[in-house]
Amino acid sequence: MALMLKGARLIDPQVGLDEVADILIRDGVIVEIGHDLAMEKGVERDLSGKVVVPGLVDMHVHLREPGFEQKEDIASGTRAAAHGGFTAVCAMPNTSPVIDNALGVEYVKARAAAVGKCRVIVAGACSKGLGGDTLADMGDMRAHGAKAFTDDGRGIQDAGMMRRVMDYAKQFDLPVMVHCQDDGLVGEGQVNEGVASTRLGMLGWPAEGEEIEIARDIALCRLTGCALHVQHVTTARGLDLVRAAKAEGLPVTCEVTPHHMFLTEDAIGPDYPTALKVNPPLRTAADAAALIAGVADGTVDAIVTDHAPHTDWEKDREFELAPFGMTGLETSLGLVLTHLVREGVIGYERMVELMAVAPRAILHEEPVTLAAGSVADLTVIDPEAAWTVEAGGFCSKANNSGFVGAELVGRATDTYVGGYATMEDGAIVE
Ligand SMILES: NC(=O)N[C@@H](CC(=O)O)C(=O)O
Ligand SMILES: [Zn+2]
Ligand SMILES: [Zn+2]
Repeated sequence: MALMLKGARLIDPQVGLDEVADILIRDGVIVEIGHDLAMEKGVERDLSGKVVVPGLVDMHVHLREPGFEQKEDIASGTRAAAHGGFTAVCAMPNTSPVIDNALGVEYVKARAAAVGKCRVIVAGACSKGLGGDTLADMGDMRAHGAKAFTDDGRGIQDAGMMRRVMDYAKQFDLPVMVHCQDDGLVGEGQVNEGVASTRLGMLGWPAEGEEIEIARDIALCRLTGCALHVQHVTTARGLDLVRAAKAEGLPVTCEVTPHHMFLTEDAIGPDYPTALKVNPPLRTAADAAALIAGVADGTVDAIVTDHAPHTDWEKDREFELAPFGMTGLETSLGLVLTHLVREGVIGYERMVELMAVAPRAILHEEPVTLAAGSVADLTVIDPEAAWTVEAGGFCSKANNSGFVGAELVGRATDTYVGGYATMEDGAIVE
């Protein structure tokens, strides 16, 4: 089947492309990019006024299946991903059971193949049951297609254990992705320690609880040579540690989330909004500004959502009892376009690097380029679409977004995975 996408502005820094042109796709592969292309027969779509980029990848997503399908499942989570403009996500292993063996990896792959609306890249756990003490079946999981290892949701407390995880992952040439949290410092911390914890009268989650593990894991990266990816960096000093590690030439990468860039601890008011309870917590305005600066200067490799869906009834509780996490798949691109691209903090090229190129590179996925021969995973963006984030407007099962009510400009309208539309004109293709 042939598909022609006509007249969009095509942007791909990997091939130095930024111009209005047509894309001809056949059998899921881009066969030609050029001007006034014609085809014998097939489907033609007029995309004038739109922007087309290599398909976006969110490398930090909780799809919750198996085990927590009341929050989300692979069908709803991948629909949310497509709706948000993503053609692939990396699924975190903190499900029930934990994805810590080959069977779990195969389960997620099989469900994604059966009901998924985007590609699902599987991350396996580092430790059995996320217990932090016994290695998971890392080699077996790699043999079955796991692309990274992480105990996301928890920090690995023991440095010797972390070293063994990295020694193993290094042998398999896969990255270890770390959720940096020192339990002794963080304990039952609810919000950023400092002004917020004092004002709200809640236990603090100190910046140092994150930074100490970032520093430790960078040291272990130096010791083992294993690729280290620091998940959801939230503090200025944490990002400085990554900056220094990169300057030293260590194989360290990192990610930030829209909520840690565009929300701060100041947003948590006396009504104790549980949607804003996230791990790590929302930090200070200075921290958020440092993350944005890191996005602009290249220190940050990837923007991810850490999409962490929960049910209404789980979140409609006292702040201390509500679970950590907010959704993100359906607001991420709009937030980045509104607050970073339109504001001139970054250009589209950098956005593509952060949301498509780097995530694939870190996970050793084949690059997707706007060039003949590349697989046709594409995201189509309407840069002028003005919209308001509404709780009822999500494909996700969950409503725990911290951005409900936000007025945004720009969103994805269409997504193609292997040349097939997964979303067209804003509606999921069933
Ligand atoms: N980020 C969160 O607040 N929650 C995540 C776990 C995690 O990413 O650490 C979850 O699984 O709910
Ligand atoms: Zn985490
Ligand atoms: Zn997470």
